[in-house]
Amino acid sequence: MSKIDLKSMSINQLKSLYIELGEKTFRAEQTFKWIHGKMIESIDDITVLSKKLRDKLNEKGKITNLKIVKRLDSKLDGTKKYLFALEDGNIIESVMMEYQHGISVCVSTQVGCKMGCTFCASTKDGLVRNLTAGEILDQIYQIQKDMDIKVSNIVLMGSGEPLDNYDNVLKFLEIIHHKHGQNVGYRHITLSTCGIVPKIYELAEENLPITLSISLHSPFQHSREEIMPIARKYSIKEIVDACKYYIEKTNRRITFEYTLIEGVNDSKKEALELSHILEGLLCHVNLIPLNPIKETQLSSTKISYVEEFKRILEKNKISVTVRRKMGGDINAACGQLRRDYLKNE
Ligand SMILES: C[S@@+](CC[C@H](N)C(=O)[O-])C[C@H]1O[C@@H](n2cnc3c(N)ncnc32)[C@H](O)[C@@H]1O
Ligand code: SF4
Repeated sequence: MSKIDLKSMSINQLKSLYIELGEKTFRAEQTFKWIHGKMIESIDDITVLSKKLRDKLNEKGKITNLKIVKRLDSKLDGTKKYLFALEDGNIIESVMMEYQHGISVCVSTQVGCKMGCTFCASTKDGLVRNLTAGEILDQIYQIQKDMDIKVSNIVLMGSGEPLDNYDNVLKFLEIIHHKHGQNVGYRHITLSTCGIVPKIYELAEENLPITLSISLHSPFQHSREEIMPIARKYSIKEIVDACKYYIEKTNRRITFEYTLIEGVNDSKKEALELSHILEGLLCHVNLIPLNPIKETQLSSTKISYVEEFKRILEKNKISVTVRRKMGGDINAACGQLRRDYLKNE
């Protein structure tokens, strides 16, 4: 029988485990503090527990750890890209970025992705599997230990679709926010989705004050369908309605990600229609010049067009910024580093 991963367990789940083992439940909080507060890597390191109890735990459980396979350091701005090996040999990537207001980490939520967006390297080999809560958490723990830093902001914008791995992502959010763990405020966490409408409603019911970010990329149904196959399942209107509900429930401003692709979604017509569909919505738009990938011919919108697109949104009273490019010298697009590594190995 395979062992259970203690890193993926909430305090309540650890309590149930201790009851099952015939032990006192206060051990659950101690165990949680050592795994998520101190970020220890093996059951034997939880020295607050007796040797006998650790042996008993070792029979049932384990602690999942990622291994750093590679780290690329930007000489421009301190951005670091990590390739991690999971225990089953799969490879994932994460990014650490330094900002004035703190350190931000972009984590992956799946190995690959099944959504098939044309411009995204993460999906080119499809979905391999979901990450467990422990594997999402450990991207942050390993980076903190490697760099001797404390992460202040987390974005779920690495490879994978977080709402396609809903339960594990929710468990991740609970644990990373917990006061006995890393205690990261929900307001410092952003979850980005391609727009899985029923899950947006479900997330709204959780009423967590995280920032929800929607990858929109086109205000027109037909052209969105061309670049994001998921659009065939959920229309833009359904997404906007779900966003309205989310705002009503959580009182949080929504972010819309808009990757600008030359000749595809970057004309004045698109900027005007985007302004129209977002009119009156509590939201912010992030414009992201495409980071071209080898697998497609798509290229990035010229910066003067990006500025023009921004001006049109501003004129229509839409709050907007152009996402600053981080780590320009190591800036493989999301999922590209992993693909290149797998090809060369
Ligand atoms: C990799 S996705 C992960 C989260 C989620 N699956 C989503 O689509 O929002 C995070 C963001 O990166 C963007 N992205 C993916 N490939 C890109 C590329 N080549 N250039 C610029 N942005 C890209 C996506 O559109 C999305 O807004
Ligand atoms: S952009 Fe997001 S949803 Fe689309 S393929 Fe990439 S990771 Fe998946």
